[in-house]
Amino acid sequence: MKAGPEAALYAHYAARLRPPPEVTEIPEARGSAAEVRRREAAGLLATLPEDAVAIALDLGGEAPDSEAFARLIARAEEAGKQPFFLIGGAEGLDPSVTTRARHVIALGPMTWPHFLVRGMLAEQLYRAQAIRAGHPYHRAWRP
Ligand SMILES: C[S@@+](CC[C@H](N)C(=O)[O-])C[C@H]1O[C@@H](n2cnc3c(N)ncnc32)[C@H](O)[C@@H]1O
Repeated sequence: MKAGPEAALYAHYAARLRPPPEVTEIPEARGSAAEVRRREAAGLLATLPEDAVAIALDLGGEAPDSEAFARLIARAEEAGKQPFFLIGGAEGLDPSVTTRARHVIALGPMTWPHFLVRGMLAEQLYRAQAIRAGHPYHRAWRP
């Protein structure tokens, strides 16, 4: 990701996460949309350890609220696993990625650019951390 507002957004929240997140970027593939998805999927899946808890970010996924997202992360970590989040490129994620993922999550029904999704995900991870710590960053008040 080039320096710019999206990188700054991600860095702002990533700096607050414990343990600090690691990012692996897959080179943008070329070809038809389906080829791009397949090639990028091969790159994404190759980054995953065999027993990884993979969580795909995809418009076709479920949209948990922040508390449910925090519980999902907590379950993975309590099982001794750091979750791996998979974000697609401009053509989206190949079905082989969403099939491999243990959870497929949508950040609502609107389509966002993947660089923004990285920052939005980091914010939700920080919120999940705050929820689990009882930190007032997350001001839950709705019944
Ligand atoms: C520009 S979007 C790809 C759009 C593609 N046409 C599709 O339908 O997936 C790039 C990536 O950002 C992520 N993304 C974008 N909007 C999202 C949303 N509302 N919820 C979850 N992930 C999203 C997904 O990982 C997606 O593959």
